[in-house]
Amino acid sequence: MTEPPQKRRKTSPPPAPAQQTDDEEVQSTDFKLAVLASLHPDRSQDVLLDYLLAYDGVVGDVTNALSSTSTQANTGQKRAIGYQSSLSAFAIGNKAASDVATAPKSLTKKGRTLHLYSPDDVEAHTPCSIIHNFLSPEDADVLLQELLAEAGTFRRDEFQMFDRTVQSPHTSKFYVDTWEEQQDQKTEYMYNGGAVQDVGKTPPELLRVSHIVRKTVNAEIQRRMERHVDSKKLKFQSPDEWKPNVTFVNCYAGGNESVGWHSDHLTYLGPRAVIGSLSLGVAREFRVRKIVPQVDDSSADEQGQIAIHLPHNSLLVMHAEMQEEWKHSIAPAKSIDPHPVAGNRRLNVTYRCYRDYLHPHRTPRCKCGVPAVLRCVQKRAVTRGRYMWMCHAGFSVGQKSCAYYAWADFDEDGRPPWAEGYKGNANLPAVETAP
Ligand SMILES: O=C(O)CCC(=O)C(=O)O
Ligand SMILES: [Fe+2]
Repeated sequence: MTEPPQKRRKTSPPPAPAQQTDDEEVQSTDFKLAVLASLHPDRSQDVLLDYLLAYDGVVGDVTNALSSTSTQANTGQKRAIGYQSSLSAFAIGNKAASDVATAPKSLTKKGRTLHLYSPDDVEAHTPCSIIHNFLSPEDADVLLQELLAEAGTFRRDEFQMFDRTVQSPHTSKFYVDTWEEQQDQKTEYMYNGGAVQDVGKTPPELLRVSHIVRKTVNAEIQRRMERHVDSKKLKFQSPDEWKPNVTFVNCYAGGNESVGWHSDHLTYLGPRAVIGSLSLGVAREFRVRKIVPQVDDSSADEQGQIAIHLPHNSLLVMHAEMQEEWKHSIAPAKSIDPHPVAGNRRLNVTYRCYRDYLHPHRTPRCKCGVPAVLRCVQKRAVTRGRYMWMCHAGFSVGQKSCAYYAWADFDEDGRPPWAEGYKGNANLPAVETAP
């Protein structure tokens, strides 16, 4: 890591009192989710939860709304096996791929996977950028060796899917840079409702490389911003320098290991987060798909999948557009090319920047007394893009949710009211109702 996170201000005011739901909801969110899951087995838990919040917890209204939209198309589950194609196959008529790149919206197709290999195509068609041959070959090998030695101790995460406890289909480990941060992670920070006990101290190469990643990611953020209207950052995106201070390392041992569709948790990263993701060892496909609020015939193609090829020693930057509006996954691979050093394994390092003002001592707590999780409404058109704090327990093993939620207040730079320099709420309600 480049430098320790800033010291937390102990004098900051507590978070504003949060809106709470009534007891009826407290007792029954899990039950309602289970009912909805049985009525709409093709919908993911995230989607059901978004809808449940949007319709004030009224199961009947949710099920009517879900039944009136097409089903399988917007779930990401039970997808038809993707028709595989290269970028040029998406060109219309005799047009070359380079002509089509000026109209990226028309490129994805429902039920197909668009495969991207070149940095220019990734830049044009996804919220990511990629740098091939990021480290020198020697440095990449040294880091790979270091991580392979660590990977033997990696564990599978456990999470709750309704009434089942599911193990993640790959192993991982979490690293911070100092002993103090290790203690803090073990006692204060919550992931899926519990503290992580297996927190490592960042090993030397991983730390050294984070300095290089920091420089590159900041340059990429600036470059990417030039694509925006008036070359401005996004609303809620932090204007501060991106300083990686925590690292998640994933190991995929063989083509069967994967990670399912998800957006990364924003609780400690804040809105419009940027993540640097380094790939080492076996090349795999990183899939992304846009979250389309209401899927109808005219918008169905927008949510087609895109596969970004991630070779050994490539740095993928997930930009500020990514987590709120797209989902990503590592799909199982039918076959892989073994890597001379890693064999059948792919190591992935995500460098992330935790914000001191989102330390769990400072964020709202739910009625269970546990730091709330930060979520962004992704599906419901009328409140899409709005942030809320909610009870962690809906995402945790064997825990009952208290159904707490409160709209999150952030200024235009993504700072909450208790952060230094807060400029006033820019996350204003679109409607005066529940999410
Ligand atoms: O392995 C990868 O490239 C992605 C990992 C990922 O999405 C995550 O750790 O959140
Ligand atoms: Fe992720």
